[in-house]
Amino acid sequence: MGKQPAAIIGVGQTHHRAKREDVSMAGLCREAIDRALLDANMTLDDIDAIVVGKAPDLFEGVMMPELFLAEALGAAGKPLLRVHTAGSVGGSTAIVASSLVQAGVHKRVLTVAYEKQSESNAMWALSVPLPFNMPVHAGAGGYFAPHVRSYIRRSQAPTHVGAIVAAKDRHNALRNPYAHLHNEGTTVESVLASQMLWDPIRYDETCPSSDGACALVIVDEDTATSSPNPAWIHGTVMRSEATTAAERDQVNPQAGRDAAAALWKQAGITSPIDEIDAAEIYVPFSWFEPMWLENLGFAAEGEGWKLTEAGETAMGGRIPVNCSGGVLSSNPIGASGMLRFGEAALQVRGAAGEHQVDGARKALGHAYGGGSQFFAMWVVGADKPTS
Ligand SMILES: CC(=O)SCCNC(=O)CCNC(=O)[C@H](O)C(C)(C)COP(=O)(O)OP(=O)(O)OC[C@H]1O[C@@H](n2cnc3c(N)ncnc32)[C@H](O)[C@@H]1OP(=O)(O)O
Repeated sequence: MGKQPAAIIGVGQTHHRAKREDVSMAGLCREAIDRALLDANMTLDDIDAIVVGKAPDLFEGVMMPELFLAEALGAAGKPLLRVHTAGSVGGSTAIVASSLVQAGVHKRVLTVAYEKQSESNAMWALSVPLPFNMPVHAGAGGYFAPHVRSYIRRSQAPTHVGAIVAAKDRHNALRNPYAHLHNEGTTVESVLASQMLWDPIRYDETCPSSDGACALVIVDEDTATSSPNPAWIHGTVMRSEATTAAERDQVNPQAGRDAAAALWKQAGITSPIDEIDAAEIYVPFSWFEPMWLENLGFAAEGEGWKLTEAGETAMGGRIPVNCSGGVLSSNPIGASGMLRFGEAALQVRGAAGEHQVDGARKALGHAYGGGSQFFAMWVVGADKPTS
């Protein structure tokens, strides 16, 4: 038996900030959950199961937080499942939740992902000393900077392309009331003038460290059909690869390419750039936009930066990317993948507010994590898939 149809009928997120000192971890999750349930016109009593995700426990120093969070998540008396795939976890958590509906196990699943990074220091938590390596990298920026340098060398991209992405995403975030950064007047010039952190990644080309959460209500066909504007799931894919294998291409990882090819096939898409109306792609450092455009097949290898430079990834372009402001404007790591998935759902439901792409019918949500070793992605659509 194939997968049963499933759809997202509720999307909720918190206001993201550097420090959400006004709420506990449980309160942060409930803020997102309550908004998602309100959107779905449901209460916790209507929910059959809860799937929670967050990035590594060492980010907050709370081991197995699902134990103490169970009651606040509304899971008492219900199945509760935790997912972990590093930074991609928000995406894979949503996919596990949707799988429970598509497999016919549950009809109404609530999924939530969060990170309260202010409770610890994620940058140093990510500065993991590796055996037989010089201890030269600080944080994810230090880890990914050599991959960005490699991309620039391989693609011959002009060095201002990263600044174009940053200025665009910070501009988009001004239209998203939930975004962490609302920096007026960010321009390509101001980004290029900002401090170099991890060469070639500048301060303004870096995501912030955020507190935040996202929640989705995913339901079966009957429940979705009686909802006013469901976002139907057209395809879901996860792929992994080894972290440190010598043959890895970390600029254009095989797992990401394989996942994208499988996703487009599942969703019946033959030309992603022509058929996807809005893309929410996990871009924590600006150069990952052109890198992932290639990895996902929106552009040929070495050509992704040309789409960015030509303005095709801006609102109104051929493939608007991160109209919400993206990870560059809010990065509660564990929640960031689910935010991408949820924002894609909002676009096809016509519910993205001021950052809505006019007439969006199909959208991509994408997440990656670990050392670019975990990928999770989905395509959602305004119409129920035909097969
Ligand atoms: C798969 C992945 O997700 S990989 C990415 C993982 N995440 C990261 O690596 C996080 C990268 N970012 C950082 O490490 C930090 O935000 C830094 C180094 C850029 C800045 O550090 P700090 O200045 O100590 O930031 P801190 O969190 O204390 O925030 C201080 C202020 O700067 C702002 N801020 C933080 N980062 C940025 C940024 N990149 N651009 C603009 N403003 C920023 C905050 O909003 C805060 O403003 P507020 O006081 O008005 O609330």
